Amino acid sequence: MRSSMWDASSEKHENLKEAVTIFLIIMAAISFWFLRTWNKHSRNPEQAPLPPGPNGVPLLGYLPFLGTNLHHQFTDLSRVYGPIYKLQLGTKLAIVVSSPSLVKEVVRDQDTIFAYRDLTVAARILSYGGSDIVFGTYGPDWRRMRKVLVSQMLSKTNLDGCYALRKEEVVKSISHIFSEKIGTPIDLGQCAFSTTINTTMRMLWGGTLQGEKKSDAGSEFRKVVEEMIELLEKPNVSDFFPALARFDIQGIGSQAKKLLSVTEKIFDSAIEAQINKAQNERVPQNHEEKGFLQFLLENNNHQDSATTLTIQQMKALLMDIVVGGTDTTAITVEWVMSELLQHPDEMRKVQEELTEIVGMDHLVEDFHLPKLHYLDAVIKETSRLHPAGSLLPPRCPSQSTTVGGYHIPKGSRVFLNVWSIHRNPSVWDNPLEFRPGRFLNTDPNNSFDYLGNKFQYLPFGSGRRICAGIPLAERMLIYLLASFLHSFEWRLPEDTEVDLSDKFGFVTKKVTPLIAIPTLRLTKLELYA
Ligand code: HEM
Repeated sequence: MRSSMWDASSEKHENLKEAVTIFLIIMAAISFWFLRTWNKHSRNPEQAPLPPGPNGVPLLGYLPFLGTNLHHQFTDLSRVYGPIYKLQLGTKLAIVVSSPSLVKEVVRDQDTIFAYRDLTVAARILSYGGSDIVFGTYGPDWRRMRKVLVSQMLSKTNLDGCYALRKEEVVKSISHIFSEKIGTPIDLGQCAFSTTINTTMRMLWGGTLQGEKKSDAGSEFRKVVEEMIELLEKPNVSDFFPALARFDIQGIGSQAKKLLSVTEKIFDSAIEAQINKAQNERVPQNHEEKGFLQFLLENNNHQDSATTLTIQQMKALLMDIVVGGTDTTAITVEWVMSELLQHPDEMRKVQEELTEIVGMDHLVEDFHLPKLHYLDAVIKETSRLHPAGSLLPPRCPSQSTTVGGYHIPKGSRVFLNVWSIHRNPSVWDNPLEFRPGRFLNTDPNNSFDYLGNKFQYLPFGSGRRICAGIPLAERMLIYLLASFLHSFEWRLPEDTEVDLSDKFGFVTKKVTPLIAIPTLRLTKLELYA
């Protein structure tokens, strides 16, 4: 009885909450509509027109028509409205750009204006209020953090130095597959993700976190990272109607805070452990044992204001490396393996190259990697067809400007549709075919790299906000793939096919996880132990 009364009153409470929410959305939308109409009338007649775009419904704009696979839908819309168009999404004006020449206008010609991000509620919380690199405001703090990451932590010397840590984790994964998974179907994306996150954790904490503590942190982090990425992908009413953000209608803000508190504990205990270690024991001076965190803490002791970070900034930076670097790498590995299983001839060519360069009685080592040209071309071709960031994290102009002759208002959310450019037949020959040969470097002056200088190929973005982790991502991708492909033969389970369909998200994933069966490839069994 008590319970049914409680249920009834809780139901009424829910109904009331829903009614208030709808009322608030309508009020916010009416105010916005009013302001927009007023703005339209007061616009300078000499100002360039806004880009074309589909009509939406009053108040909500195009929101009710948005599907889940935004990169596909945005590509279809560009066939109707052209390479730059607008969409009204609640109170937000979105601009979608999908041609190399217009992308160049954004990320090269007007790079400073577009060097800002448009933060969602979840992103703001998970980035410590935008104190990181990915979501941080373009300015001195962002510049200092990028400098520490790019030119110091990810310098060639540092990356060469911590190769031993990467190797230990990759060899551990190979041994694990050898001892437990031979001949059985495994989820290759999960396998790539575990190896990537364990390797990343190892590089962050160095050789100092041992035994149980280390593996606990790894698996705890894996769960949290997955949940964080899911949250960053969820459409949130508060982002389309910022006036409603304080009500946190879908609870996304509070979930983000909960997840942040879990990572806080992990970071705090790792920082404490490093500081204690530095006080009580010999601190490793060689790169092989030294993790990025120790590097950051030591860096701060040098009192060089050009590279000193606050503890909050350090945590935000660690978060960027864990969240921005692991899923992207693991998913790219999964896509490459999917394409190779779909194209056995290409798989054969990659494995022949591995046999020639590495040989059958060694495991892959760092020094082999620059010689694996065919595998490099396969990774590049896969990143063309399946870029991890299909629309890139949206940019946000700091002032009103003009792109392609159209007015782009300050504060709009600008999507660069890399997925569509990478598949455009007027840009690429037979773009839907998987042809790694197009990336084989025959003319060194005209080859493709990841640096975003050719605007038809942008898997790591371009301009000031280009991926800051490219040196590590490049090494991890080729090392993981070369190791998996050199140590094992891979086949699909009976009566299954590779599904290459994708779904939009913070990172563009496969709809169906890749399941494959490994068998031994090397005859010297001691190599797997
Ligand atoms: C295959 C792996 C990776 C892919 C495909 C990838 C892709 C991207 C893309 C597309 C962007 C947005 C660029 C833009 O807006 O123009 C980005 C940004 C970023 N990535 Fe990566 N990334 C990868 C690995 C990593 C790793 C390993 C790290 C860290 C060690 C990292 C750190 C970052 C950071 C900090 C940013 C923000 C840059 C800024 O806004 O200034 N990424 N990444």
